[in-house]
Amino acid sequence: MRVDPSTHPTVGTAPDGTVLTSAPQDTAVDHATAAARRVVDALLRTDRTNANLERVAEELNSIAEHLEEHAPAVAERLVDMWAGEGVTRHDPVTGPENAIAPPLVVEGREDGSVQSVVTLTMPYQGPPGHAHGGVSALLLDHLLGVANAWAGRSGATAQLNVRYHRPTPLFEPLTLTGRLVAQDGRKINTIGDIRTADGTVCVSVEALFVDKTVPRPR
Ligand SMILES: CCCCC/C=C\C/C=C\C/C=C\C/C=C\CCCC(=O)SCCNC(=O)CCNC(=O)[C@H](O)C(C)(C)COP(=O)(O)OP(=O)(O)OC[C@H]1O[C@@H](n2cnc3c(N)ncnc32)[C@H](O)[C@@H]1OP(=O)(O)O
Repeated sequence: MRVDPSTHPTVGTAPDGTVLTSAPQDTAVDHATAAARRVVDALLRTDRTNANLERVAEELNSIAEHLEEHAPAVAERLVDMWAGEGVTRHDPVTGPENAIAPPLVVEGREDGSVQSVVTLTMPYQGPPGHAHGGVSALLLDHLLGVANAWAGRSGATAQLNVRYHRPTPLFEPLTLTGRLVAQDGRKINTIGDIRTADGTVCVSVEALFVDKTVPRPR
């Protein structure tokens, strides 16, 4: 599928540095989600014995009950989520409305690549002080999807080959880069990596995407 340049910015039609993801906005839902993200991080950092966690559990459950009371049926919510221009606000990588997302903000570059700088913290930990390998794969899989869109294509991941070169540190800025490198009919090859600030490659990926339209819920 060709991405429609009138609804999705693509290289050559949009300027260098175009933000391709839904950047966090000054809205109640983005504020609430950022607070939830902060809670997840703080729960991992807080003193296990002195933080009055029974009371914390009660308060958090009361918030969850309030949100559930106001939740429409799943089918209805899915239609709502997928309405509009289609750049997702709810995905687990870039979604400002998803507390699981770091969230990544991805920019398109005029050389055809996309880039995002992120600092990962405790919730994404695998080996001590370092990112979980599955998290790195998740972030790159999604970033490559955005790279395809910037290059004017879209597809589902058919293969994701991940090479872990060295542990990926938490608590310091990481640069994620992706680019579409080849196309053959419906098959799209896209590569990417995660580097530390000094340019050291921690993780690199090569992926095959296959152009296939998944219908939006309606
Ligand atoms: C997802 C896009 C959303 C819409 C985008 C619109 C705008 C974009 C704007 C912003 C977007 C931002 C981000 C997008 C974000 C991220 C991307 C998320 C990616 C995912 O999170 S996505 C979920 C995980 N992903 C799946 O859930 C796939 C499950 N799977 C299938 O749905 C099928 O399996 C499929 C479709 C892969 C293929 O099925 P199919 O029937 O359509 O195609 P078919 O089998 O005919 O293959 C055709 C040719 O590809 C070769 N081929 C196929 N599969 C291969 C493989 N694995 N290895 C090697 N070669 C393979 C064949 O060998 C043949 O090659 P040849 O033509 O040369 O013979």
